[in-house]
Amino acid sequence: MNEPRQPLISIRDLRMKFEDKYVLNGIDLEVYPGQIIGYIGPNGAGKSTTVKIMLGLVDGYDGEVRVLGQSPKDGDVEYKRKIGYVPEIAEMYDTLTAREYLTFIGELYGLTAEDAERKGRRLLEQLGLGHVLDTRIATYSKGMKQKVLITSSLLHNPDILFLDEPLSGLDANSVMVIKELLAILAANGKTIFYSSHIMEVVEKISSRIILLDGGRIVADGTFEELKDRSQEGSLEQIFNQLTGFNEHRAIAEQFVSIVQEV
Ligand SMILES: Nc1ncnc2c1ncn2[C@@H]1O[C@H](COP(=O)(O)OP(=O)(O)OP(=O)(O)O)[C@@H](O)[C@H]1O
Repeated sequence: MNEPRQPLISIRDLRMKFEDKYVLNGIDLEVYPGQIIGYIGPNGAGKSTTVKIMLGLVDGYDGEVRVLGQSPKDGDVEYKRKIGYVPEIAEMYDTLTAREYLTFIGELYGLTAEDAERKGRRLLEQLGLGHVLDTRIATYSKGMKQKVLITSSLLHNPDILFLDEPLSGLDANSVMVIKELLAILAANGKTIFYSSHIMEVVEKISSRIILLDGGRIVADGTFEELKDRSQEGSLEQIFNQLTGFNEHRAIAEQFVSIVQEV
């Protein structure tokens, strides 16, 4: 592949342990502008930990991490203004209305209140939420909250977008809009780091798929490359093969038989 020379994200021998147990066991990774990285792996593989380290939300790691040329260890770093983040479980200020919330988040990212309010309103109108701008977020459905979160992560036009299970709760039409907008953002040079368990979506949107297992990268390539290497047809099958999992039927049968014991 003809990559530009400067990676936006560069990780060397990243290790992280919690209570003497290594969760990340030597991650090496370079990410380039315009890539949509599908970051996948079994529960507990260390995906969120990697992302939180890059965002400067988790410290105490060994190895080198650089995002837009800066290290999260350097403290209050400029790169944080150039990244957006949609967390898997968000603490939203849901006593606020969407208009108030987006204005607040926009201001945190350095926009004026007027610009944040106007941009947030116009973006939410695009996602069909114009009629609930002044309703408290606490009353929103899960999908509506998710649209507000996605919008808030993009208000400041970030260069890198980190998304953790961003489509949860969204209806089929909204999923199509978000998938398209991620593709357009990437085509415009934005970099997207996308973590999800929905393999069909990861397979379709990612320009590069990284599979983490046991705190290590066990596969890294385009979907086509992973397919050729593993001789499997779908990303779900590749995932099962590379993580050595073929017991779904046995586990399901065992589970049901326990359920039916009474
Ligand atoms: N603050 C913490 N303290 C102790 N252990 C932690 C902490 N954060 C994460 N872990 C552990 O690190 C491991 C990796 O967690 P992480 O959340 O990164 O996994 P993940 O790949 O994102 O999983 P999932 O797919 O379930 O979201 C898990 O065993 C988790 O229990």
